[in-house]
Amino acid sequence: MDFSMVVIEIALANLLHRFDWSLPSGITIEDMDMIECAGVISSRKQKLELVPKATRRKVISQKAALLPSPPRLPFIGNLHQLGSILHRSLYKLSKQHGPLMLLHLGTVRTLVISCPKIAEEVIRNNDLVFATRPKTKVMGALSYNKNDIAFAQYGESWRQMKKLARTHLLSSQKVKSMSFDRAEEVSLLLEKVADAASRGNEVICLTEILNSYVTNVITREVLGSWITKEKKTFLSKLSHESSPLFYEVFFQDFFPNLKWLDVLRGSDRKLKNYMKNWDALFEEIIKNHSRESKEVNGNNNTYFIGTLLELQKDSSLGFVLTNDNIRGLTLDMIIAGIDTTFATLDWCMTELVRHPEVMNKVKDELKKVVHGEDKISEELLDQLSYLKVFIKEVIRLHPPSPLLLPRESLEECQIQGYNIPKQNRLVINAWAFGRDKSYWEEPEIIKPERFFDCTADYKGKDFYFIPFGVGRRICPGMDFSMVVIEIALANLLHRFDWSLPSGITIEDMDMIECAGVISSRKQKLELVPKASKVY
Ligand code: HEM
Repeated sequence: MDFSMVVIEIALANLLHRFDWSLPSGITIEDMDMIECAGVISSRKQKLELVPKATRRKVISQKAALLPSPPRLPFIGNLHQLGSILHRSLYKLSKQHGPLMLLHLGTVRTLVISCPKIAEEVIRNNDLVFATRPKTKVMGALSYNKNDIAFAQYGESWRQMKKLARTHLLSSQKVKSMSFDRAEEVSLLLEKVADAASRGNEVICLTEILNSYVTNVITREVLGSWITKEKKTFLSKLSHESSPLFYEVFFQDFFPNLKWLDVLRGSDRKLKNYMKNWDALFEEIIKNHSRESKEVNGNNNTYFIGTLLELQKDSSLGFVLTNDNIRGLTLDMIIAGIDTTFATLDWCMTELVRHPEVMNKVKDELKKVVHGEDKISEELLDQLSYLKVFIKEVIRLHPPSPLLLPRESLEECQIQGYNIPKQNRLVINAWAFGRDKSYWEEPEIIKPERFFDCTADYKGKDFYFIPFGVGRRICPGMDFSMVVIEIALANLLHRFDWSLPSGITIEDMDMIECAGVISSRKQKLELVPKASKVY
């Protein structure tokens, strides 16, 4: 009933809004036969022939009505113009409609920014106005009902959680304190590769090995070392499933009247089952953690979950840290941490293989810094300036979260002189910024040296380079992910020479991304490692 009413209402409203209607000349109302067809469905027998004439529309003086926007269809708006790789289709649309563009996604007004200058204006003048996240079905579930950081709406709880994460979980001191765990995981990674290298000319799926390294490091730092291999595999699978989940169409988000279709199509059930898996996992994690704290060393608070459970008992915290806060924060660290960090490492190794001259420069730098050690420690990372600019160059061209995370206006505001109403979504295409010719010379080319000539950093001050976001909502996990990436890359390049399997050339490497909020490379990276001479 509701569905058919919406279909009828939206069609009628638009047909009458856009056109004036009259009968063909010579035909009068009396000529209209009102008899029905025979059959169970009683439609009118005589076909309706009419003459449409475009209605003269009122010129609206407010600039808001003139925001550039691609033509849209009734009911679905611009939804049909979005391809599976969203940042690419938005980039293409922006080339036709401009760097500030309004899309209608069903009933949802969405502003898309594709140039750094406008992003700077928004963040400098209206960061607070756009500090909230939209209340979508998936974000609501993942946030444990607004109890996390990444998906929660702006407010006191979000502020407390973000401050807590910055001070207790992701501070540089905390990141440093976990170097031992990372060193162990890097050793395991190197052993795996060395094993294959010792067999000579063996092709390995580096994508899978990197994925398992990042999953192991992050789950270990977040949950502790008790977590079994099977649990890690399950956790990694759940984490990967979260990215395409954002692309699952929930009618409720775009057509609130059609919420019931989510139940009918099974999307509601799918999301509930997905969250049930996390719930069960968290129950076990918390149980195991308390047991391990008692049994092993009584001091298991280094890991995030331990720190959070300790803070929960701390009366001086100034607020109550609920179980849902702990679940929400832990889930954030896992799903915001694993896929982004893994995607970056995978892109880095891919670009190194595509650019042997860059790979040689990284290796040369390593030779200068390392003196006979067969493993690189974190203390040496500060001396690897070329490796660092290379990673920057890779995240410029392949930002793992190309559209950042969506935001929404808390109140009316103005952007570029246009009036933007409350509850207007905002999407920032950081992927487009990294390709903007006004900021980057030959943007499609990998040239790490460009970062020696400019001071651009990803900490949120340079709007043309914001792979970690900007403003209040900037990623708090930057330092954490960078050290995980740098230490793995430095060691993989120090210990091994890398080549493509025989018969495969650089031209065979497909650089297209997977669909989803995290943009990892779709094709798996298969390489042949060979032990290199250690200097
Ligand atoms: C290469 C790795 C990473 C990249 C490129 C990345 C990128 C991003 C981006 C683009 C955002 C959204 C910012 C915005 O809306 O303006 C974000 C948010 C966030 N990231 Fe990361 N991230 C990475 C690693 C991590 C790690 C390792 C963690 C934690 C362990 C983490 C935790 C978070 C959290 C909690 C938020 C939500 C912040 C908020 O809404 O206030 N990220 N990240």
